Amino acid sequence: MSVSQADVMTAMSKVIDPELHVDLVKAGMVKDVRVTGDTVKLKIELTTPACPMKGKIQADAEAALKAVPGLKSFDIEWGAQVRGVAGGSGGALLPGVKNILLVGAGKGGVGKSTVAVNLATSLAQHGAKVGLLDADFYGPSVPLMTGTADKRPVSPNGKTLDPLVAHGLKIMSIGFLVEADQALIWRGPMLHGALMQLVRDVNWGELDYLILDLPPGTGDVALTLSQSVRAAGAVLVTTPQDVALADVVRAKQMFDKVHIPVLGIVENMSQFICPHCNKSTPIFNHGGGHKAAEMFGIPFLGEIPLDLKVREAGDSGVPVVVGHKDSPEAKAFQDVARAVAGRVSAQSMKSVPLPVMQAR
Ligand SMILES: Nc1ncnc2c1ncn2[C@@H]1O[C@H](COP(=O)(O)OP(=O)(O)OP(=O)(O)O)[C@@H](O)[C@H]1O
Repeated sequence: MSVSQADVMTAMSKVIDPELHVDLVKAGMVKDVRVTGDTVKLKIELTTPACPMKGKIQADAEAALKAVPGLKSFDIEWGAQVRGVAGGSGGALLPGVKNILLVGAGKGGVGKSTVAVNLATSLAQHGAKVGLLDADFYGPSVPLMTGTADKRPVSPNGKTLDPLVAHGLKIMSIGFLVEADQALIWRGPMLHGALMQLVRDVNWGELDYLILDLPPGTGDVALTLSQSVRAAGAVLVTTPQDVALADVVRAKQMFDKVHIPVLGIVENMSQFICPHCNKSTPIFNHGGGHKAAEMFGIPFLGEIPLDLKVREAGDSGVPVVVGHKDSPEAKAFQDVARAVAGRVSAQSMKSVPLPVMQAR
C-alpha cells in the first residue's frame, strides 16, 4: 500500500497542541513533508524552543504516524520558530523584536529581578534569542545579578549602543548609564525619555523575547513604563503570604488599565527546604500565588523555593539556572520559563490584535 503526503497530513491534523488547542496542521507547524515509498521525512516547527508541551506533542505525533497504514518508518526533524503576539512586539520601533514581556510586582523585594534574570536566561538556554532590559530605574539590580556591573556598553557609531552579552543574553540596564542615585529624582517625561532611549537606541537585533524588568509597585513610574512599550504580556511576581494578595490585585489592575494581558503569576520564596533534613518550612506561608491566580482566572506559572543558592547566585552574577542548573530551584525557574513561553505562544495564536498603546 503506498503512502501519500495527504495521509501524513491527515495523521498530523489529529495531533492537538494541548497548550494552543489547535492541531499541528492548522497551526502551520508541519513542514517539508517528503514521502519516499513507505517512509516519510518531515519537520515539525514548534512555536517556541521552550515549548512546555514538547514531550506530549512528540509522543502524539509519533503515535499518529505509526497508525498511518503502510508507513514503515518516519524521521521527524524538530525545530522552533517563535511567533510574535500581534501588537505585543517591538513594532515599528524595534521591528526585530517579536515579543516584549514585562516582569512586574505589586511591591518591592519579592524577587522580581531574580525572576526576570532567570526567566530570560532559561529561555536563552532553550535556544531562544533573548534580551533583558532592566527598567527598574530606582534600583537596577540586573548588572549585579548578571555579573556585568563593572562593564559599560559601547557605541559603535556614536548614536546607538551595543547591549552587553552575558549568559546568552543581550543586556541593557539604566544602571550602566547613570549613577545609582541619579535616576531617583526623575519623574514622568524624563523617565519615559530614558526608557525609550533604552528600548530604541540599543542595537537589540533579532529577538524572540525582550524581557523588561519593571520598577516595583503600581505607581506612576511602573504605569508610565508599562504604557510606553507595546508588550505581549506581563508576568506578575508575588510572595505567598495572604497580605501579598492586595499587592497582586493592584498590579493586575494596573496591567488591565493599560490593556496588557497578564500571562500569569509566579510565587517566589514559596517554601524553604532545609538542606540538612529536607523538611519543608513555609516561611512566608504557601499558596498565596495560587489563590490569586484562581481569583483572577489567570494561569499560575509556578513556584520558586526560598533558597540560599538563589540569593548567592544573584550576588555572584551567575544566575542559579547557570551555576546550579540541576538544582530544584533552577528546575523551578526552567518550568516557569516554559510556562511563560507557552502562554506567549497561546497569545500569538489568538487572532485578535492587542490594542496599540501610544507612547506619551
Ligand atoms: N527564591 C529566592 N530565594 C532566596 N533569595 C531570593 C529569592 N528570590 C530573591 N531572592 C533574594 O531577595 C533579594 C531581593 O530580590 P530581587 O532584587 O530579585 O527583588 P525585587 O522584587 O526585584 O526587588 P526590588 O523591589 O528592589 O526591585 C535579592 O537579594 C535576591 O537574591
